[in-house]
Amino acid sequence: MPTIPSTLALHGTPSSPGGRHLRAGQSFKPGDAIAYFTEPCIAIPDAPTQAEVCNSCLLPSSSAPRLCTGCKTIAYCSIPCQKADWARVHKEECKVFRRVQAAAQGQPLPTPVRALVQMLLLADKMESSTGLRLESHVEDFRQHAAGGPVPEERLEGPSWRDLELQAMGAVHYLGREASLHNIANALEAACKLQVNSFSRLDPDAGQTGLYMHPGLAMVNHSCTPSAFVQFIGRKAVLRAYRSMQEDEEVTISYIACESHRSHRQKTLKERYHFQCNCPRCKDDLDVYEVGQAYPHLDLNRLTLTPDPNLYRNPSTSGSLRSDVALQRVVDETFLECSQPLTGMDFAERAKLLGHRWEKCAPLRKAKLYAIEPLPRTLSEASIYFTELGRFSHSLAISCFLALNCDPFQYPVPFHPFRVKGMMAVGRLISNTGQGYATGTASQGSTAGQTLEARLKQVFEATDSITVAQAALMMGVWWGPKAHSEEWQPYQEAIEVLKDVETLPGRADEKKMLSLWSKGGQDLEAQLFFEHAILKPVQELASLALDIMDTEFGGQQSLVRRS
Ligand SMILES: C[S@@+](CC[C@H](N)C(=O)[O-])C[C@H]1O[C@@H](n2cnc3c(N)ncnc32)[C@H](O)[C@@H]1O
Repeated sequence: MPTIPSTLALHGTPSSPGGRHLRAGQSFKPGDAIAYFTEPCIAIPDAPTQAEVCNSCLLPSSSAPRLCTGCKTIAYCSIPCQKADWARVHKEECKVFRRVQAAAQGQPLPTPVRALVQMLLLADKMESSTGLRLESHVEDFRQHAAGGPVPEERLEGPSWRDLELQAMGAVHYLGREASLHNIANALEAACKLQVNSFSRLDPDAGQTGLYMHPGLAMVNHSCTPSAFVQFIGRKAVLRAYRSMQEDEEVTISYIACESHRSHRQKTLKERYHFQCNCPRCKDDLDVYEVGQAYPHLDLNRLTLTPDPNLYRNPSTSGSLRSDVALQRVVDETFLECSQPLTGMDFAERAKLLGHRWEKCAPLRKAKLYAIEPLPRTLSEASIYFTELGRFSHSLAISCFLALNCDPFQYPVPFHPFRVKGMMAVGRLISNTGQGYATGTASQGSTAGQTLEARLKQVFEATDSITVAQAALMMGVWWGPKAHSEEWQPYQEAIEVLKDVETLPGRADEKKMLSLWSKGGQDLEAQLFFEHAILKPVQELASLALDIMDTEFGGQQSLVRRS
């Protein structure tokens, strides 16, 4: 398998501005797989899961994992996987793990150090066989540290001191002499990893490990990228966000695109050592402005937001770019609100959600619902309610996110987070709808009771099976492009849809859904979509902000006191 797939072409040299980059070797349509990268130099799970996940194929396995009998530290799903990894790297790595065990009392090697060990074992071979010498920016990393002082907690990524410790650890565990030459070599490899590796981001599990492929590492960055990367087992898929002509540069985003310019630029400077001059950075465009200019808005036909005018004229009542005070608030609160709340107890989460919700007040007032940290705060609240078993609250917030946040943050309907959001609406309404409509409103504060009564009213007027079916159909339609046909939520949605198909007395709904899903101009099908699907989702979404106020509105004073 060549390092650069034949559908791509390598251009530039390490010394040209921006270094080397990849261009499309042919034209692509939005959602097309541009290239598959199947033989990474490094693909490892995160240290805490290395004894549970297969360290070779990295796929979830139904059978019990088998530990390597040598180091007893890492797991495989099968003998072929174990043999493949042994030949690739584990024969040497196993010795390292045994040394670690002797020294670290069963603690696994941290993921970056394990990656560095593999890099030192494989990098020379990899660079000579591919002819691609990876960019390290080692002098930039060193100078950045010397030019400090940047307090470590304000750095995006590891400090120079962290990199030195990783390098010394790797040299030690490899059993190599701690000479200046060996440490410098390891430091350079650690920097190469910083610049060229990816977090294996999974739409369901979040960050699940580290991935480095020398060919994929040749793709440059843009904050309005033309493509994105999906990780499926050991494979990385480079997929087109938009149409591309032959010879057009392919770009991806190295960082979370939804963050603000100051944060994006800081991360790109500190980890990748360049100043981003993409159109979004140059004009400081917010997500709404990026969405307005998006070339394929009509792709949204089969989504909960099918009207391209919604994107072109979003119903915000303010603009981030023209409001310097608001920008400052957003910059200050972005990091403060970025910490996930899962794992904390419910009282603590409620307190922090109250604090974050208060911080989001100016965005809410300007109706800039898709600007972080507002969507993230709503997502955290939705998870909080799901875990508390309060599904109707979680559903209302998921509907709000699916209508007012996700489409603007991710204007392509096959973005994995967007598809996940649609599937969440389908799953939650199928769990909540019918039981709720027949149940009784619960107790609580007066505001809480009013909300419960309003929710009940919506559910009574809604055919929740039809809404669930439509949301899951949309998820299934976009699922393979968002991830793959093996994606678990996609497979689960197919199963639920099969069950729904067998429900009696739904011939009319089935006919209308089938007509609507074909996307033609059939007026009856359009009206059916608007009335039976969109209207209840909009009504549920309209309760989300009141739910947030009722549940978290008074919490900020508690945070200040504590
Ligand atoms: C993963 S590498 C990409 C390949 C790289 N151009 C090379 O020749 O090795 C990341 C590095 O590429 C450069 N780079 C990536 N995107 C860039 C951009 N938009 N503008 C300037 N430099 C960029 C930076 O030096 C960055 O650290």
